[in-house]
Amino acid sequence: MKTVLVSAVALIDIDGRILLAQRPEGKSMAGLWEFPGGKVEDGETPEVALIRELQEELGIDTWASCLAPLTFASHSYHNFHLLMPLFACRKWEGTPQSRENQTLKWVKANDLKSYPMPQADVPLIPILRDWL
Ligand SMILES: Nc1nc2c([nH]c(=O)n2[C@@H]2O[C@H](COP(=O)(O)OP(=O)(O)OP(=O)(O)O)[C@@H](O)[C@H]2O)c(=O)[nH]1
Repeated sequence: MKTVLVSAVALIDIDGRILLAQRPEGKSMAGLWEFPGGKVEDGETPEVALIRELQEELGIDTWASCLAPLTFASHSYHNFHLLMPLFACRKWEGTPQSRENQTLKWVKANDLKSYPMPQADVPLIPILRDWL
């Protein structure tokens, strides 16, 4: 099975809330809430991929120095194995806006469990909650 490297981030605002993005209709896992990010392309580091995805998806700028490694997901879906580093980021420029048809929501750590997420993300929630 192919291992796919996806880079993701918990953007944390001044009130300690985390930004979730809802996958749009028509995509795999539609309706589920996920961390912003995406596939790491050839020649990219996870940090570079994330900085690019944040610009494309949300229109914000951040820097590798603002991305702190937090944890990772390693999960087998039926058609690929996902390896997903999760960074934490508290500093960026601009205001996140949905540019790719996703609904965005700032969620308190204790409320994360109310948002259905992809299977790979489920073990990350308590880690994030304990860390915040
Ligand atoms: N960005 C992100 N992707 C996640 C998370 N959890 C998780 O399983 N994924 C999976 O990782 C892959 C990320 O791919 P992507 O964002 O670059 O592209 P995509 O959704 O258009 O890809 P796809 O249509 O091939 O699934 C998807 O299969 C997505 O479902 C998450 O928290 N954030």
